[in-house]
Amino acid sequence: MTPAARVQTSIELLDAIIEAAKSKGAPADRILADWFRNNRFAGSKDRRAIRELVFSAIRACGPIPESGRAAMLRLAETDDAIAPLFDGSNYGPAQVGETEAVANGGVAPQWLSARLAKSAVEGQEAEALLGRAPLDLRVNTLKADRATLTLPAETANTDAPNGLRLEPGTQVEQWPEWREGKFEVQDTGSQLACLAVDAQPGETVIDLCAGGGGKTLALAAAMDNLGKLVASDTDRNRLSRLSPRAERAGATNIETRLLNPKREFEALSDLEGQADAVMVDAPCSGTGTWRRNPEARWRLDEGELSRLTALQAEIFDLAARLVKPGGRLIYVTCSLLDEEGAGQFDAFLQRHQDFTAQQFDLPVGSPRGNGIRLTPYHDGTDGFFIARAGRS
Ligand SMILES: C[S@@+](CC[C@H](N)C(=O)[O-])C[C@H]1O[C@@H](n2cnc3c(N)ncnc32)[C@H](O)[C@@H]1O
Repeated sequence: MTPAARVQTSIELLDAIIEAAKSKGAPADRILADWFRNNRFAGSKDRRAIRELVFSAIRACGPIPESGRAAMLRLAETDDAIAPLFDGSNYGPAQVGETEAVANGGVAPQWLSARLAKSAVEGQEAEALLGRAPLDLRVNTLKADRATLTLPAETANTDAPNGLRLEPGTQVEQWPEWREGKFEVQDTGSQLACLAVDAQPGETVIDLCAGGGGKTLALAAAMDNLGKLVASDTDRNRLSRLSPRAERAGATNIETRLLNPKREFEALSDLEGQADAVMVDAPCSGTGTWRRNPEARWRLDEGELSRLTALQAEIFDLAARLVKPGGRLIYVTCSLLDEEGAGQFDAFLQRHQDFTAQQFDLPVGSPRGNGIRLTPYHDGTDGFFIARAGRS
């Protein structure tokens, strides 16, 4: 493909991504993967270039752009190589008209930037939300040891005790060490959230919103496969990904439980007041993960944010019922909005006088309310709020 044809293709893909964001359709990654599958003439260099153009254009536009072309023109304002490619050539984009719309820049839609600023995420902190995420691994201590594991590429230790960092884009899933379960791909922030659980061998631990089990596997390793680890979620698809992952990782103490939305407690009632630790890795707006998922900021609106904060409070209250006296509840969210983090945790403490905030140490992060906040700018991790409460 010519460079101009790559730009035109990226514009058309951006149109599809914008439409999908408006209608809550397929995510950008899936739209790209489908296009690549159906257009085999695009070679690996074309695919890489198109992906780079599309995601750079998404990052360049704060609010949802009016069109893919307007988004690309926005990117052209910061990348001098792009404007000359609007040359009207075969398969390339038409020349730029004098009054053509250029999409707005910024970090996020105005209402969302204002909410972030109220949560002290502005300036460089806000811009870093749209940086490039590194590729972090967690060495699986059930099968390997960070000090002795050798991998096919150069790695650096991260702040997490079992963490390694690699060049983004490294195809680690093709390595034999991945197939043997010696490591998992996991952001340092997620690894540190699991550290806050302080799961011990022999304990009863519940990962209430386990999803595909990224954090469950870290908890199983911390427990050395000893004790009871229950992984639950309302999403059957996500939860079903856990078993093969657990098998590869050699995690043998995990029990999965599928929950019915609004009737979550039914599947967990035998665990009422039984758990040493319950982790709530809450469904959230994901403002801390825009480095990986920049178009998420086009999908969020105030109604969705209210729905999420209400759901977080409900899940929090469910989790409280499962913690035994003397046990602990760990609240984690990959959002940097206080209404989903420090504010949500304070409201929980208000509702549940038998819980009090507990201090815990992490190698990085800054205090936020009664918890700890990790940010891409300050800590080089995805954005997280992590808090812990003990039950009397
Ligand atoms: C942030 S994700 C969890 C990610 C996962 N812990 C990991 O490390 O890969 C939040 C999860 O909460 C789940 N969820 C949503 N509503 C829920 C509910 N009412 N009860 C339990 N889980 C719920 C979602 O399906 C989603 O998998």
